[in-house]
Amino acid sequence: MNIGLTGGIATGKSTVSQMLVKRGAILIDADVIAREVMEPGHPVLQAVRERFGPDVLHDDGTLNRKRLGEIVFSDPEKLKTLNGLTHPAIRAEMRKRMAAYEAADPGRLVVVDIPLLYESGLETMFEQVMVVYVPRELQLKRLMQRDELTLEQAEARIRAQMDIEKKKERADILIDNSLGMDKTELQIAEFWRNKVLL
Ligand SMILES: CC(C)(COP(=O)(O)OP(=O)(O)OC[C@H]1O[C@@H](n2cnc3c(N)ncnc32)[C@H](O)[C@@H]1O)[C@@H](O)C(=O)NCCC(=O)NCCS
Ligand SMILES: Nc1ncnc2c1ncn2[C@@H]1O[C@H](COP(=O)(O)OP(=O)(O)OP(=O)(O)O)[C@@H](O)[C@H]1O
Repeated sequence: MNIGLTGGIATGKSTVSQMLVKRGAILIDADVIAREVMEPGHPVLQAVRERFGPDVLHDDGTLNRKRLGEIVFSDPEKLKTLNGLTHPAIRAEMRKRMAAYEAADPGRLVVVDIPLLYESGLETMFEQVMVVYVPRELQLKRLMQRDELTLEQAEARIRAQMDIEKKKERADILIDNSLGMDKTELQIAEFWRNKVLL
């Protein structure tokens, strides 16, 4: 049994995924895999260095995430290039882990957290897609606060993704995370009660 979990940047995917894990789901997080393929020695990091230049690495050979983020989130063409280098490896690893977990314990819910699920057309990989939604203004506020970004930087990151309202329309399961955590917890509890019907 599996679901894809998505939303916009800072709408609360990690918050919701932790609530599901607490109830017994297994989590695969695309952001974590994205970090793994950017570790020194991985061919993806090598390709990123070749394409974007040695300036995107620190002296010790690790990725300078801040610098690369500044480059790609202010230039859609460069972001596309980066996605072309990273996404195939991230997707392959995700598929591998999903298959392994589902084979090991078919009754257990596997949750795959992918910020760019709809942008990458990955809906068909999942039985259902859960969208964690907050209105854009609140998304902007939470993003600026959490990552200490300026208004301009935060808006650029939000613009790099599909409009959250569009994701809301496409959702099979919608979680509104705009109120307190307790209200979100109630929605997750209800989903968990009904999930046998998936
Ligand atoms: C550009 C990088 C180095 C910036 O690192 P930084 O530490 O500032 O951000 P972090 O990785 O924590 O991502 C934070 C959020 O940004 C958004 N985001 C990240 N990459 C992308 C992207 N390619 N397109 C749109 N949004 C993105 C996601 O919502 C993500 O949850 C990093 O995001 C990266 O390596 N991105 C490419 C890999 C990728 O596409 N990851 C997205 C998940 S598959
Ligand atoms: N219901 C809520 N009420 C208030 N703050 C919240 C709520 N849910 C999440 N937050 C806060 O909003 C911020 C974004 O949440 P979270 O990190 O879970 O988002 P995310 O979608 O996983 O982000 P990313 O796309 O960057 O991975 C965090 O600082 C979190 O503590």
